[in-house]
Formats: sequence, C-alpha cells, structure tokens
Amino acid sequence: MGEYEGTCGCKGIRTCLICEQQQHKTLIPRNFTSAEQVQLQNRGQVEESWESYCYCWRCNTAWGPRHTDDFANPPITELTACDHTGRALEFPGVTVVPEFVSKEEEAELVRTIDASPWKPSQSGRVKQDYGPKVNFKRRKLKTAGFTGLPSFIKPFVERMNEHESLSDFIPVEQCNLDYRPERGSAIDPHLDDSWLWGERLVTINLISGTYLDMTPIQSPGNEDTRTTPVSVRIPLPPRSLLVLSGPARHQWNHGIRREAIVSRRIAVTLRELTGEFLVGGAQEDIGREVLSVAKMFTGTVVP
Ligand SMILES: O=C(O)CCC(=O)C(=O)O
Ligand SMILES: [Fe+2]
Repeated sequence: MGEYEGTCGCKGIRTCLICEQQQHKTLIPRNFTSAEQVQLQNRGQVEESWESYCYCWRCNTAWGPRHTDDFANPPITELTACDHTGRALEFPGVTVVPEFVSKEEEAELVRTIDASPWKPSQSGRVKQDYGPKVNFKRRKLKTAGFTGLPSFIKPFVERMNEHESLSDFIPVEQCNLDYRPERGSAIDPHLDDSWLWGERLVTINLISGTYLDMTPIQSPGNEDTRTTPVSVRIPLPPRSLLVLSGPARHQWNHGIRREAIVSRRIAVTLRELTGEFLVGGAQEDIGREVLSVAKMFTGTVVP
C-alpha cells in the first residue's frame, strides 16, 4: 500500500505533476491573484524576490539574508548548517527536537503507516486521517466514525509529554501526509485553523528532510512594512519533531515548496483542542467526547 497510484486530489488553482502532465493543467499568464502567485512560486516559475533567513534550532534565531540557492538542495540530514552569520531575526514559537525517533523506530513507523490506505490530497500529497469529522466553514464537529488515534502513535505521544512544553499536550487528531518529488508534492503557505485546533501543532518528520517556509501573514494590524518581504526557512531533518506555537503558529504562514521535496517524506502532524472544547469552554461536552475517543488509541484511518 506504500505506493499510491491513482488520480490526484487537486482542486481549483492547486496542481501537481500528475494533473499538469495528464491534463496539461497550467496557469495562463495574466494578472495573478496572490493565491496563484503562491502556486507559481511553489513550482519555481516566478523568481523569488524574498529575503530568506535560515532558522537555527540551537539559538531559536533566524540568520540571513541568505541567497535562495543556499536552500536549493536538501536533503537536510543534520542540523549543523547554521553558521550564525548575517543579521539575526528573532523568531519565537518554534521548537525542533532532533532525533526524536530513532532510525529503527522510523523504519517501523513507516512500515505501519504504509499498511493503511492512503487517500489523494491536494498539490501532489496523499494523506491518512485519524480524527473527528469537522466542517470548518459551519464550525461543526462530529465524533461519529472516529475510532481514536492509532495505537502505534501512543509511545510517541508519551515521549512528547516528557518535554516540559508538551507535558499537557493531548492530541485528538493525527494527519499523515506523504510527499514525493515524482508527484511534485508541496503545500501552499497557510495557517492551520485556530477555532478547533489548539496552540501547539506538533509534527514528526520521517524519511527525508525538507525546509518549512515561513512567510508573514498579511492581515490588518500585521502589515509587513519592510520593503522586501521576508521568509524564514526552518530545516526539518528526518526523525525530528517540530512544534509550532505562538507567533510562528498565528502570525506566519507555513508551507513547503515543491523544490524542497527531494525524496519521499512523511509528516505525522498531531493537533490538540482549543479552550472552547476543554473544561469550562462553551463546547466542553463535545470536547470531552472527542478526548475520550482519541485517548483510547484504538483508531483506524478515517475512510
Ligand atoms: O508537512 C508538513 O510538515 C506540514 C503539514 C501542514 O502544514 C499541515 O498539515 O497543515
Ligand atoms: Fe499546516
């Protein structure tokens, strides 16, 4: 089941190598919307005019600006890349834990994950979901069909809880994403939902390294006044753990460019509930139900 073969899951402006080749789907040059520009940038079709900084997990600071060529060639196998030269940019809200899983655990995780079916997703990704059914537009949550997080993730959640900043982290959703260069896999810059999903987004990175690109959100009160837009690239080595919270979670979009996927990569992302669904919150009852199912660790992939 490791190899997913089938049509892609791209909708609207999103494309991958499969639909670009099969349907000759390309964007016609005209005045692009910002979403289209992002899509083109992800495909490397628009020259980058951004000042890019490289995030260093040791000093929690981004250093730069770096030439974009400096980021051209993952694989990122080690965390020694940062030379701490250039300007230092404070970049709070990122934690990278190198070697969070061992090589043996990684191989076993990938075998177990691949034993369940993958579903097509957007931009050349395929996915597996474990979590409650959510309608984000209507803000509705249903537990029907949710069987909990899978048993294989339990020891890793316990390991996360050994870290001080994750001691009370109780995930209720797991999403596995598979990226491959032959499908042109990428993920457009986005913010994760913050109505349902809580403060910490936690990802285990498997098989190969990549860069997570952080770009500032454009919203009232958060206008970027710099003349040259800035991006911060976070190296994510295989087997590392990434935690996004605070400004990195809410003030910066995160995404992965097509060029940053150089061989197969799996991201296992775990999400927690917001206060609205916890004790004292307006939706405490449904939250309690979701938590109790999640914590059974008897889950199978949501079909
Ligand atoms: O692949 C990753 O590390 C990022 C995934 C992500 O941003 C998401 O699933 O929302
Ligand atoms: Fe995300």
